[in-house]
Amino acid sequence: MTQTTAAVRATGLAKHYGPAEARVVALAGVDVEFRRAEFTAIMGPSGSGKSTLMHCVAGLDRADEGTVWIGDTEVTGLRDDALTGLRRDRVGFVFQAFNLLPTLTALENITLPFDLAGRRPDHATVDNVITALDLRNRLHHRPSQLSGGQQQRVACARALVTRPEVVFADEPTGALDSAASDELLGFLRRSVDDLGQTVVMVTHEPSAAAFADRVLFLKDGLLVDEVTAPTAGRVLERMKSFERTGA
Ligand SMILES: Nc1ncnc2c1ncn2[C@@H]1O[C@H](COP(=O)(O)OP(=O)(O)OP(=O)(O)O)[C@@H](O)[C@H]1O
Repeated sequence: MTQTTAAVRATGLAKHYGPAEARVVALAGVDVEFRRAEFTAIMGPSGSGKSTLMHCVAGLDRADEGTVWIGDTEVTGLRDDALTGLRRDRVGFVFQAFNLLPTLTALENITLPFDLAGRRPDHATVDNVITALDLRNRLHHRPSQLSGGQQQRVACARALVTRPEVVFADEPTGALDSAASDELLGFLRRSVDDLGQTVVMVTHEPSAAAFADRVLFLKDGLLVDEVTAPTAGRVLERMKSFERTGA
């Protein structure tokens, strides 16, 4: 079976941790679709399964049950070597902790995905991303010589230079001040609007979720709600309503 409408799709995703007598349900049967050229935020209380969901759909972790598709590829059917190739070639990642290689310059970090794949960098795309992220005068600095916001912009550039089918961002602004957060989120927003990038982001911040097109809410390993065209105020209200009702 093939499917082409969604950038990423998952059905019946379930994942548990621990032994049977002390089983933790991280995902309890999630059906989800991330549409192309859309910016989706995933929110929910601590422990609700956000990171597990992202890791399972991105091919960083394996679910116990369910099926994941990235484009026409069934990720859940791939062997480890094919999964490594898919993560390298078709998916971009941005993590809270930046995860840059300390001995490489900013430019070397940005072009690392091409080195890993044994491919020549696509200079036009690299150049456009460097300009868009305002990194031109920092290219020969090492991560330790960059601010947190600059390091995260380098990580974002690295995630985008291969023009991946989807960028997964796990709390990308968790370590940034509000000005640097807004800059980074504004860039992710423009990558969706101007380049047709698909972005999926886990966040705790209503103000960050407001940059997305759609916010999905997880609770106890299940998707329980959705807000489209979010504002920080509406997202906050919705979060409070879960707390009030225990929904
Ligand atoms: N490696 C693991 N071993 C055991 N339990 C785990 C493991 N990873 C996650 N869990 C449990 O699975 C559940 C979901 O965790 P997950 O990290 O996906 O939640 P989250 O919503 O991302 O939380 P947070 O917002 O605190 O990062 C939690 O109860 C967590 O304790």
